[in-house]
Amino acid sequence: MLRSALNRFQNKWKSYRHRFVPWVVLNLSKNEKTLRQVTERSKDKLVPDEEVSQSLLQLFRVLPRVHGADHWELRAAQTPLLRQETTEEDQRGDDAMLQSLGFCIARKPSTLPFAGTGVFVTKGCVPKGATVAMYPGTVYQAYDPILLQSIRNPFVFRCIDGVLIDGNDKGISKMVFKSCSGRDRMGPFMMSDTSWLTSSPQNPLAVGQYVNNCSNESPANVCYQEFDVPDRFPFELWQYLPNVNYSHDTQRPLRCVALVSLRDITAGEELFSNYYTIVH
Ligand SMILES: C[S@@+](CC[C@H](N)C(=O)[O-])C[C@H]1O[C@@H](n2cnc3c(N)ncnc32)[C@H](O)[C@@H]1O
Repeated sequence: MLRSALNRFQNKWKSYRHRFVPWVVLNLSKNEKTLRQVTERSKDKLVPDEEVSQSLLQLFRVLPRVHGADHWELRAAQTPLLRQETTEEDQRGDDAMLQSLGFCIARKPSTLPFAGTGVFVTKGCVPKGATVAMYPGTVYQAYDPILLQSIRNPFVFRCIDGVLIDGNDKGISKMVFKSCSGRDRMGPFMMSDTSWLTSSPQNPLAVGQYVNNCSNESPANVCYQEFDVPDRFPFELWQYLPNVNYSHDTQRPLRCVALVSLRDITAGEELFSNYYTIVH
């Protein structure tokens, strides 16, 4: 009897894909109602990839153009007086998001006790099935070495197929992202956006790494959806993608992760995801 109970537990455990490693041990009271259930090949995406792609294109086409991410980082590091201008640029990013997607999101202290920063809808309304945010960071294939960067790092996101995305905007993770992004530059063209590492991301969706886990009182209103950037994605808009491959010679398309709304979400609400997914 003990054996069959153990077997049952083992099977259930194997079907969980934890998104963030520390939560496997520390938070076993998952909100079952909003657990995402997928097949290994992730065929049952909440929305088709094409819709995610279209939303990103809609936003990227109206984002204010800047000359390289270095410019953006310089702005973010400026003195408070000069930061006034950055605020105006932030405002333009907000306007672009509101105009193209119909809502704005921003980071603010979470409504949950001891949960640090969270992400909120600050203006407009998010309809069900919309791309609400992106999970930025360095993309590691299952065979890439990530040990050093993952130690005590709560921002390492695990995709369904074992690909990892390090969305930490500090320390060694930040250095790795900047170095990979500089490496993959095509002449004057950036192939990724490093401004998510600052407090004023050029692509305002790139704050998904700050979305907190749901609780029984606050069920998930967004879920993660893997999105591989298609070859036909316009070359000049890659500069807004907040992801870069760790390995220069990765043969697969660039992996991004979108956060997609599970229901309509109104201004003032905090975004919550479920840090677990069941894979059948
Ligand atoms: C991916 S980060 C999310 C951003 C984080 N809130 C921050 O300010 O850095 C994951 C970490 O957020 C915290 N967190 C997420 N959901 C939480 C919750 N429901 N309650 C308490 N802490 C939470 C935990 O410390 C977790 O390791």
